[in-house]
Amino acid sequence: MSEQRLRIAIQKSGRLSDGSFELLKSCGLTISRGRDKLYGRVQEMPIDILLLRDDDIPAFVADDACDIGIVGQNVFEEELLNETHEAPAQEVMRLGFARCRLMLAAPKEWTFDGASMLEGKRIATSYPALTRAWLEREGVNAKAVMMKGSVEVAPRLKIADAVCDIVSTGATLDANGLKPVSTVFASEAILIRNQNAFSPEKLVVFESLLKRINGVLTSKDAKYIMMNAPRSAVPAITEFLPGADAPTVLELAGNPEKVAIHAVCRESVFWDTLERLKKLGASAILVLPIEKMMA
Ligand SMILES: Nc1ncnc2c1ncn2[C@@H]1O[C@H](COP(=O)(O)OP(=O)(O)OP(=O)(O)O)[C@@H](O)[C@H]1O
Ligand SMILES: O=P(O)(O)OC[C@H]1O[C@H](OP(=O)(O)OP(=O)(O)O)[C@H](O)[C@@H]1O
Ligand SMILES: [Mg+2]
Repeated sequence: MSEQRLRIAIQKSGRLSDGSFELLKSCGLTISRGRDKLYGRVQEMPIDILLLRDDDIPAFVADDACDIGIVGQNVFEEELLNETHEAPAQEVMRLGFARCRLMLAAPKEWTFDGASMLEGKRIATSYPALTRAWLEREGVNAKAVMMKGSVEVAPRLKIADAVCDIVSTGATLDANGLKPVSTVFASEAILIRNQNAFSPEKLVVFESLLKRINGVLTSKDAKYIMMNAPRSAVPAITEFLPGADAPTVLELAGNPEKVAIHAVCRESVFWDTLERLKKLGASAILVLPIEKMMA
């Protein structure tokens, strides 16, 4: 690995890895993986990829072993609360995938009527610092018991009374006879960076990558929408279009009373959006995906 190449830490395999690879791919990067599968090289830009366990990513970035990384906010905040680094990594931006919640969950048979029910109880978790911070905020005296995995089985094994674990659909909790009772921390994937200034060569690559990531994120829900409408309907349609800047309005050939309206909508366009546009007088409505966007 060269000192001049930007080093990115991403999860080797797990809930973050598909989203991380997809994001880099959408930024136009092709990653060729080394034979050991722990290292990848980007062909289009001077970027190296390190494939790690997600828990190691904040420390690798803080220690300058990598310049930037993609990790869950939950893991990042836990590391910050543990204060293991004098100069920890910094959050750069949210990436909009791997959305989940760190939740307090209790056996289904409990009638949960507030955090005070946890007084004196044992709570199994892989996130003891976030759990303790929440207990402190709630003014509850309970013990966070560290477990690295299979946290949901702890109450059944009588290792703990309740758990504080990652929830997405809630299926894992349900399968283990537990129910979510309170959200401790809402999380999604984030981009983090080392605190030190990058070399001029790395800075160019980093800034170019950030622009591309921003472009990918803004174009994700964006659509290009085209329709015809009576000229008199333009103000109402313009006001209604979701997340659109001023649209382009073009007169239709041979019909000065009718126009074509073209606009970029930055928010989702649903079927009921189209139905509403029709009611406002629009016809021949086309909604097209946007592949790339840069301000
Ligand atoms: N069910 C889920 N839905 C969405 N995001 C999730 C889900 N579970 C976890 N995540 C997010 O993805 C991150 C990685 O989760 P994963 O289960 O792959 O971790 P892990 O088993 O600790 O992986 P590793 O082997 O890299 O240590 C979590 O820290 C969280 O931010
Ligand atoms: O609410 P749900 O949709 O059920 O998702 C929550 C589960 O997902 C994650 O585990 P994962 O399935 O990634 O396996 P792991 O325990 O091996 O990390 C997390 O640790 C929870 O156990
Ligand atoms: Mg992990």
